[in-house]
Amino acid sequence: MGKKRVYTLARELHMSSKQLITKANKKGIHIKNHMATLDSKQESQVRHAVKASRNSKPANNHKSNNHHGNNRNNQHRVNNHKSNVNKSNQHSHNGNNHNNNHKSNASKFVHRPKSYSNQNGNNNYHRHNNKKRRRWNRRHNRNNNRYSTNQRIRQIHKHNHAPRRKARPLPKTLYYTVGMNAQDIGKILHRAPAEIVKKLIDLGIMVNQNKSLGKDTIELLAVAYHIKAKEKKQVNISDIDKMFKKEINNKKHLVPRPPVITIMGHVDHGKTTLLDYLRHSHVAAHEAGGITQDIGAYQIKEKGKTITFLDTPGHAAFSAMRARGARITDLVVLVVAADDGVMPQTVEAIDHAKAAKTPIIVAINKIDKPGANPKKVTNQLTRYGLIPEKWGGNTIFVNISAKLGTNVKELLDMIILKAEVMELKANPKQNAAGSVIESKLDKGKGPVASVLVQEGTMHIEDPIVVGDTFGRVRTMTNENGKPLKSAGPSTPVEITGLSSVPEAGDRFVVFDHEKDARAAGEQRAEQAQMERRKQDNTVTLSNLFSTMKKNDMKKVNLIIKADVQGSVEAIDSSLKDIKVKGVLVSIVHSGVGAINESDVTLAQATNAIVLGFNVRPTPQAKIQAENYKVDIRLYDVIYDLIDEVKSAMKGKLAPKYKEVVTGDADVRQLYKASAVGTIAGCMVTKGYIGNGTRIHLIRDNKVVYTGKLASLKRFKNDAKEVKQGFECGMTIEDYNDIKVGDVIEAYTMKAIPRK
Ligand SMILES: Nc1nc2c(ncn2[C@@H]2O[C@H](COP(=O)(O)OP(=O)(O)OP(=O)(O)O)[C@@H](O)[C@H]2O)c(=O)[nH]1
Repeated sequence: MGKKRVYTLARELHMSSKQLITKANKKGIHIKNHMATLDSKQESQVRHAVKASRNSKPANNHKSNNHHGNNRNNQHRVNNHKSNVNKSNQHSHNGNNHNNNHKSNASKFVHRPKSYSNQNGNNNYHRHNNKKRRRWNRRHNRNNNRYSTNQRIRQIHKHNHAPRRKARPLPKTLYYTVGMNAQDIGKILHRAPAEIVKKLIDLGIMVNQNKSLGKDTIELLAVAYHIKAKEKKQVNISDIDKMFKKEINNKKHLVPRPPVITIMGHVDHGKTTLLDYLRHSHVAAHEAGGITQDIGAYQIKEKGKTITFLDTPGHAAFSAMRARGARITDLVVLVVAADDGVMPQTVEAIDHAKAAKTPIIVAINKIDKPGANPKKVTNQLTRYGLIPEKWGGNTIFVNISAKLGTNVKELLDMIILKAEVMELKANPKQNAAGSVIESKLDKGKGPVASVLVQEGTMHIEDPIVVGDTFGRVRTMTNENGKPLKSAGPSTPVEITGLSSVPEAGDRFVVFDHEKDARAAGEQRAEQAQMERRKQDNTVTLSNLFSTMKKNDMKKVNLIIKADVQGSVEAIDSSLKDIKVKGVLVSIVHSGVGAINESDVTLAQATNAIVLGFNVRPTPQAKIQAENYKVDIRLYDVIYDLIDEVKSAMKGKLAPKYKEVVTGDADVRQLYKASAVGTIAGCMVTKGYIGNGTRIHLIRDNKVVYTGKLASLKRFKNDAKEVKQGFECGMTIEDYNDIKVGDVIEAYTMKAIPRK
């Protein structure tokens, strides 16, 4: 007891241990280091010494510390800040203060230099110190000290509750356009965008200030503000198709444009070789497996005229474009190998081109081959309505060898001639509009789209809406990867800068302002989502009659696929024989083989129903048909097929199916068997239960499960049927959670003919 460490005492006295030791040593009290202990006598001696030194005149201190006029004491500790402050003031008096630590120490403490008037009556000194104090205050932002804490609290309170500037009154009606965002609406309502956002969030609509708002949202907002809402009458910027038509129909400044050609035909008939020859490059040699991989688009020059070629990987892509309303091809060059003749995909190509009302030029290829028989091929093609001019028809036929280049020039001449007859024109001076040929997500570049400019001229930095997405044209390159600044009508280019990947066949339109492009893009994305949900526009056999009536349909489009050509022909002619007043049956495409994706896209493009006889859709076609709600009907009796189509056209729709209950059984006991799961011991209380029947499991008058019986047994034997009043054991397929007291209701599906 009574012993104290040096550093503890130093702290109590607000000084460093070193200072304390120096002072003590001066008074003859020997202290070794700051860890030394002092007894009570030593402690009181040290305290005395320190007190005495503090009571001595400042001049003394001054002297002791600052005789050299060069105090570089950077070591001030937190504990001795008081003496530091004093010291610094004293030093500054000396006009030579280098105490850099002062600032940091002072900022940690609230002590301010005190007035020295009590120490020195000198006016100058006083004024100097006041100046110093003001500087201190300024530097340390301590002017608040002029106020007491209470004063400051009152000030804050006053500030918070200061009467706000009165908000400007709301307009009586909110005149809006769809696609406005919270900022736009805030301006109209004289409210901060943040307030609008908050209001929307309160309404359960999560948005930010920049998000374009739909009609419903804006009207809801108006209701929340107790004001009316009225949509401003103006062109709906989201309606790309309308804009596209407007641009297309813009007849001002029309100038001739290059024709856009699609090369179509059966696999290996020489599409790529022809294109390759035209470009004098070697695309075919580089292609993986020799099969065309991408939709390429290329331009070539012949006799000073430009021709744009699209090389499609298949007819499905062509129809997919058409399905989205894109009419990008002016002419189809149908390549048919002279040694192979008309093949299924040749027919498919003809049907796709016809459905798109695109003229066809036939190129009979590989005439250099030994087995080539162009005449035979021409003959075959006449069956599909392609009759050469010299035989009295109006289709241009050219016999070529893509490999050797034989007659390729003639083919080009014919293309140019046909294009001239078609008077293809466009206005390069308007905003660009066109279609997507191909698109992908590139790791480095982001969404990339190959587009065909059909109208106007596209420029770098153009704000653009493509399908359901939007962006700014960041980069633009031609088919050889050369950067372009602008691209006129019929020019294929690859662009980047879109916010997401569009689809082949999507249309694009350039806008004047990015804001409008964004609003239109966002709105179209919303619309697309809604449409995907609805999908009620497609014709099915069951809605055929009502759709025909509703849309005043004069034609029923059908696609027929069958196992053998004989069946195709039989179905084809029988269907054409159906006579329903004012309605025509149109077979868009018929062929042998499974229902494939190409059939589904063609059906989608032409709003056709697919009829399959003894064939099934491929898994991909099935998925696609489900996605696009294309109606695929499968038959194994020709008569049924014809009859159903006839009935549907006459409004005698396909029968509806109805559940017919055959019997009920009460679950009385349960047995668990590891092999089969839960066996329900039942009593048939009504009707009969058939083996493998469809059932509803009913608990408390609610259907808890719908499925099928997995087994039905009487004692240990399988039963075909168990009648009312008999006991039986049942298991349900994929279901074990049966409970005593449940009712198993057996039913069948019965066709109910429609009236
Ligand atoms: N002898 C001869 N061979 C040709 C001619 N045109 C194409 N070929 C050959 O036929 C094969 C198929 O040609 P491609 O150009 O790849 O056929 P494609 O129609 O583009 O085929 P896909 O891309 O698979 O649809 C290649 O081996 C070509 O060399 C021709 O005029 N004469």
